[in-house]
Amino acid sequence: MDSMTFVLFGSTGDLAKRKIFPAIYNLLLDQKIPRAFSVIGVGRQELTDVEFQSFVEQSLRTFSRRKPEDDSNLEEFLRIFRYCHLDVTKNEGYQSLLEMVQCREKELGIPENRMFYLSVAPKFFDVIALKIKESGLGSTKGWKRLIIEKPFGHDLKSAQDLNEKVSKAFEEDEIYRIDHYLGKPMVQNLEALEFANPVFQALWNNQYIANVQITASETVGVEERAGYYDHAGAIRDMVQNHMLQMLMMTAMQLPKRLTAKDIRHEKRKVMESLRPLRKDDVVKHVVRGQYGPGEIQNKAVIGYREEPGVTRSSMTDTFVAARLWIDDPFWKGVPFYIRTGKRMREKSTHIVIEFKNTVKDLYIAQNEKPVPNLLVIQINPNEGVSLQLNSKNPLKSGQIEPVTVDFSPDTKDVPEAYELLLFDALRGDSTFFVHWNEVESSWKWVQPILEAFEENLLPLHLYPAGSEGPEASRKLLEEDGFQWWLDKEPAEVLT
Ligand SMILES: NC(=O)C1=CN([C@@H]2O[C@H](COP(=O)(O)OP(=O)(O)OC[C@H]3O[C@@H](n4cnc5c(N)ncnc54)[C@H](OP(=O)(O)O)[C@@H]3O)[C@@H](O)[C@H]2O)C=CC1
Ligand SMILES: O=C1O[C@H](COP(=O)(O)O)[C@@H](O)[C@H](O)[C@H]1O
Repeated sequence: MDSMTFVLFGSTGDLAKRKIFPAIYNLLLDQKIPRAFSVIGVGRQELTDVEFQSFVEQSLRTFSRRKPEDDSNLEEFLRIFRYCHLDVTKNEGYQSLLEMVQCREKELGIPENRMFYLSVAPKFFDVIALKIKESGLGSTKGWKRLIIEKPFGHDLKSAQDLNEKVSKAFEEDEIYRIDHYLGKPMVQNLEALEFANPVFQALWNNQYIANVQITASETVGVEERAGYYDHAGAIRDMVQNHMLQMLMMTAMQLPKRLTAKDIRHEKRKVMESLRPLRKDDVVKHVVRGQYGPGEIQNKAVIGYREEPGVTRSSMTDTFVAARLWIDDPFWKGVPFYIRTGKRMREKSTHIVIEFKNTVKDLYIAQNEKPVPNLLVIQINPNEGVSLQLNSKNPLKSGQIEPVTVDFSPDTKDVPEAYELLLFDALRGDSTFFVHWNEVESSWKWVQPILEAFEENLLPLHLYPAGSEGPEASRKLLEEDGFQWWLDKEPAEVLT
C-alpha cells in the first residue's frame, strides 16, 4: 500500500470519533495501514496537536472494537495525528493546511499521495472540494482521492449540481462515495454467495425465483436528528441509498471479471432496467407510513410527531415499502419488495429470496403443504445465511415440515463496515463505493416518489411503534399472493 497523507475534514465530529478513528486504529492493529502514514485532522475548534491526540485516544477507548488498554504502541500511533484549525468556508486556512501536509510529507518521506475525507455536513462537500483544488492541496505529483459521506444530494437536481461541482476538482475514479451498507460484511458477501456457488448461480433468475424481499427495520426512532430527518424521511435516508444498493447487489448478474469496473457495470445495468414509476402510479406500488406512539421491548415510546424538533403536523415518512420491477430477461416478472422503517418491532436487515413453489400440489393427496424454499441472508445485527427446505419428520409419522440449514459465521473479530471501506479506499479499490451513475439513477427512480409524497398523492399510514409497520405494507404483497418473511420465521408460521 502506498504511503500517504490522510486529511480528515470534520475530525472533531461524531462520525470521526465513533467510526473513523477506531477504524484507522483497528487497521493499524491488523497491519493494514501504510508504512508511512500521516493523519491531519481538520476542524473549526482551536486545538493543539496534543489535545487532538487525546481526543483520538478517548475515541478509541470509548468506541473501538479492540480497546487500546494494554497497547504499548498507542503513543506512537497517536503521534501520526496532527491538527489544523480552519473554517472550511474561508480561503485563509487552506494555505496553512497545505504547508502542514507538505511539512509532514517531508518529515516522513511520503510521496504526494493525498486522501481527503469529508466527514462534514453535506453543505460543505462542494466548497471543500473546490478549495482543495484552488489551494493547491489537490495538485499533487502522486495521486489524490476524495472520500465523501452521505447524503449525496437531497433530490435528483441537487445531486446533479453537487456532482458537477465536485467533478471540477476530482475525477470520478478519484471519488469514493460511502454507503456504509456496502461495507457490511454480509452485503459484501452477496457477491460470493451468488457467484461462487454454482447452485445459486443457476437459480438466480425468474425461472426459479418467485420474489425478493429486502427489509431494513429499526427499533430506534428519530433520535436527536429531527432537524435533518424531518426534511429527509425514510425515502431519502434509507431507500435512495442503502435499500437500492442492496437491491443492485442482489439483482446484478455475474460480471465478466470480479473487478470494481465490471461489478459497477452490472449494478448499473440493474438500475437501467429498473422500471420507472410515474408519479400517479406511486400510490399503487409504494406505501408510506409514520410511527405513532407504542411500545418497544415493553417500553412505552412517543410517536414521531411528539419527538423533539419534529413539526406537530409533520407528514414525514418514517416507513416506506415498495414493489419494484427489473425489466430484463433475468428478472422479468419477479417482484422485488423493499421496506424500511423506524420504531419497528425489531432491528433487522435481511434479504429473503423466495423460490417458486412448483411442488405445492404434489403432496395434496397426503394433505401436506410444502412451504416455499427461502434463502435468507441476515445482514444486521445477526449475520448469516439460512436455507429453508422441506423435510419429513420421522417423529411425526413422516409429516413434511420446514427445516432450516443455517450458517452463522463467528462475528467476534469481524472488522466493522468503516474498517473494510477505509481499507479499500486506502488501497484504491472502489468496488464497494458508489459510482455517480448509481447515485444518479437511484435519485431518478426515487424522484417521482418524492414528488408524490410532496403532493400528498398517497396516504400517510400511521403505525404503532413496535409493530411491523402499516397494514398497507402487508397488503402490498398480499395483492401478488405473497407475504413478508421475517429473518427467522417462528415454526408456527410455517407449519
Ligand atoms: N454521525 C454519524 O453516525 C454519521 C454521519 N454521517 C455523515 O458524516 C458527516 C459528518 O457527520 P457528523 O460527524 O455526525 O457531524 P458533526 O456535526 O458531529 O461534526 C461536524 C464536523 O464538521 C466540522 N465543521 C463544521 N463546520 C465547520 C466549518 N465551518 N469549518 C470547519 N469545520 C467545520 C465540525 O468541527 P467543530 O466541531 O470544530 O465545529 C465537526 O468536526 C455528515 O455528512 C453526515 O451526514 C453519515 C453516516 C453516519
Ligand atoms: O444511514 C443510516 O443508517 C442508519 C441504519 O444503519 P444500520 O447500520 O444501523 O442499519 C439509520 O439509523 C440512519 O437513520 C441512516 O441515516
